[in-house]
Amino acid sequence: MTELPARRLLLVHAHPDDESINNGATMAAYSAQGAHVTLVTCTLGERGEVIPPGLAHLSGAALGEYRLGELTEAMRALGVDDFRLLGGPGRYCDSGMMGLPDNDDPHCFWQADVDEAAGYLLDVIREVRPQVLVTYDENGGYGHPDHIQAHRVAMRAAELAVEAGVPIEKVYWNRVPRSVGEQAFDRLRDALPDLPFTKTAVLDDVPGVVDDERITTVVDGTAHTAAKLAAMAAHATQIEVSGEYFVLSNELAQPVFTTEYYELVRGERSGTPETDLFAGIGDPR
Ligand SMILES: CC(=O)N[C@H]1[C@@H](O[C@@H]2[C@H](O)[C@H](O)[C@@H](O)[C@H](O)[C@H]2O)O[C@H](CO)[C@@H](O)[C@@H]1O
Ligand SMILES: [Zn+2]
Repeated sequence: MTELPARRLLLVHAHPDDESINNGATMAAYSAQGAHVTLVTCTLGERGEVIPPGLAHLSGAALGEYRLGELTEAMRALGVDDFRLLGGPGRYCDSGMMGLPDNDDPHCFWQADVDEAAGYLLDVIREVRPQVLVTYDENGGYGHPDHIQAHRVAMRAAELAVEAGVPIEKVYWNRVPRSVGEQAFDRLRDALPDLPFTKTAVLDDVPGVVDDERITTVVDGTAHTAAKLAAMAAHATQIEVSGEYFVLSNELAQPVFTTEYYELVRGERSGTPETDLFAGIGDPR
């Protein structure tokens, strides 16, 4: 087996598109620096809405298959070649938005046994031995069942990794500092007349918004803006991009963040703020 690069980052996401929205610039930056970036996606988003009218016929497994193709294209844009589905293709399906009958589908991720799903993730951790793990907060960023479950599975796998002797040194949650979000939405409202969008979301629609004090780490990915925008645009069933703004199928415009923010929740902080997810990690072998 070829030896992996010294620095190894693992990201756990719920659906194809979350990785590009939350961490596209970070993933592109670390890939470009020669770190090994591994993405684990927990479902194929089979219950998503579809934006382009020409693709509106896609649903269920066919939509899932199509979104896997979008994910592949997005990873090409970010320079990431290690991306996997938790438990293998089709193991868990999209659970739908919170409160829908879809949540009761026995095959959906929301119904997964957390320890079993964490075991699948531990298999990846044993193989890759990441020093850094990125996932969502306990609310999944915005309360979607698959996002909440991705958090639970990732955090459980991090616990199991300690017991298995392959501990992950640093665990981060995706965040957006409130002041940065407010300024970005001010710019969006000024730009809206020149965009193909008519309405904006509100800041609290953005996953992971917290008071600035909770931000521990700031990754400046602005050099990778084009890659992040291309990756988001690759998820065309879910995202429409215009300039540095985007809408999901709800047609509510949001800003694209190319400086990406994190809260360190496990491990030693090394800097105020840290500017590198691997800050303070010794010889990474
Ligand atoms: C970004 C994200 O997590 N998207 C999920 C989400 O999709 C949203 C959902 O369809 C909602 O009803 C729309 O208003 C919103 O615009 C969508 O982004 O939930 C989907 C179903 O679980 C999921 O497939 C999609 O990836
Ligand atoms: Zn999602």
